[in-house]
Amino acid sequence: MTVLLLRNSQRALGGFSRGLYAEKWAPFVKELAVIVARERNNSISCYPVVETIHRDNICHIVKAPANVKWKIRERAAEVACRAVSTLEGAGVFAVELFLTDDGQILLNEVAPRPHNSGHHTIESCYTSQFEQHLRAVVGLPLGDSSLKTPAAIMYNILGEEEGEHGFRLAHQLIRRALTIPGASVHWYDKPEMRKQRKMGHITIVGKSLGNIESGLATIVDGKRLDDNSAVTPRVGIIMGSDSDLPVMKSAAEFLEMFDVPHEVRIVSAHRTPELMFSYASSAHERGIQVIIAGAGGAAHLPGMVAALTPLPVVGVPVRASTLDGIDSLLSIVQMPRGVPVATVAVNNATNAGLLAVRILSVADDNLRSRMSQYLEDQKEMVLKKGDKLQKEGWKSYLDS
Ligand SMILES: Nc1cncn1[C@@H]1O[C@H](COP(=O)(O)O)[C@@H](O)[C@H]1O
Repeated sequence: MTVLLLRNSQRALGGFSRGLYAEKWAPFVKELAVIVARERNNSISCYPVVETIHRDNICHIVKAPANVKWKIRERAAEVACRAVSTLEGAGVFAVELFLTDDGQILLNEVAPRPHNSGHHTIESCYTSQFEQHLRAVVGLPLGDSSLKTPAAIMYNILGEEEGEHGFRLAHQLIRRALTIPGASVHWYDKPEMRKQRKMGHITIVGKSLGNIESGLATIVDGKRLDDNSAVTPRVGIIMGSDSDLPVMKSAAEFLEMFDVPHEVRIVSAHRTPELMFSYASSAHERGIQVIIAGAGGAAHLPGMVAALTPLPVVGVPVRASTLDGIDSLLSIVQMPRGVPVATVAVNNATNAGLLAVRILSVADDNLRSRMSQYLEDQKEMVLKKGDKLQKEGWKSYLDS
């Protein structure tokens, strides 16, 4: 009966050949979007998959990259590219997608133009969606569409109130945005302020989404950013007990020497397993880039943390009161394949700090050159000592 009705109404409307389409409610858990650029010769370049968050059906926040599993990102990019390749025309296309509970990607809409979900690319990508659009349309080679910053958030400035009062509120927001590192304000200079109207946008770029989100909260909630909260720790030093601190402090001292922001916490795999779970699984979202974990005895902390985080973990075997630290060393170093822990010597938290600096320096020129300087200084110090020993002889060297 239903089928018959549908068929009749389809016929009455002129049939599918006229371009009819049917819609149904999609039970999505997140909305994703992808800007896809297409050259005149049909080759395609895909921007990173972003998450779009809507308020009253208006795009409010865009997070780049989308905080979803890698497989989901791959699937979303593939659906977006396939959708655009079935269309004609050169330029950028915005593909809006739904992510369902069971990990399916559904195609929602394709807009054949630069789009609000791609505004972040002005600051966050090597080629903005606007430049890419022009390149594609006039037949120039496409630019690099990848992110040049680890993460970005775009926040639409929507009219809160009509008229003057609305302008004042928007300007207060902009004022706060100007105090946030990595934030850029785009004001569209529209003559009239209306509720829910897009009046401009703010893009914040930074080291991680978690890091940027705290900046955004400051802009939106109006809380002042104090100096302590402005510095996001890059290294997390954790240890099973405060009795490990006299050993673990060396890691903190060396990070301090290299001006690497870090935090120090007590987290025990056995005494506070829930805390260990939440610390390890959320560390990367807070902007932590390396974890140094020290423990003694049945030292399961570094290994368990490595199992819960994609970040590099450096393990420090702490010498406990018995067995001379061999127990800690073996507990940390003998990890199963697939879950690595970079284990340093027993009680050698200094090397853990230095290794963390070296890991960070891969993408940080300044740190790398400071590390080279440290090696030079170390060499000079040893050579000086060698000279002194040779000049003075070992007996007076020991006495001095
Ligand atoms: N393995 C382990 C799990 N929770 C704490 N520890 C370790 O137990 C040792 C002794 O801890 P405490 O001094 O608190 O008894 C410390 O080295 C600490 O890392």
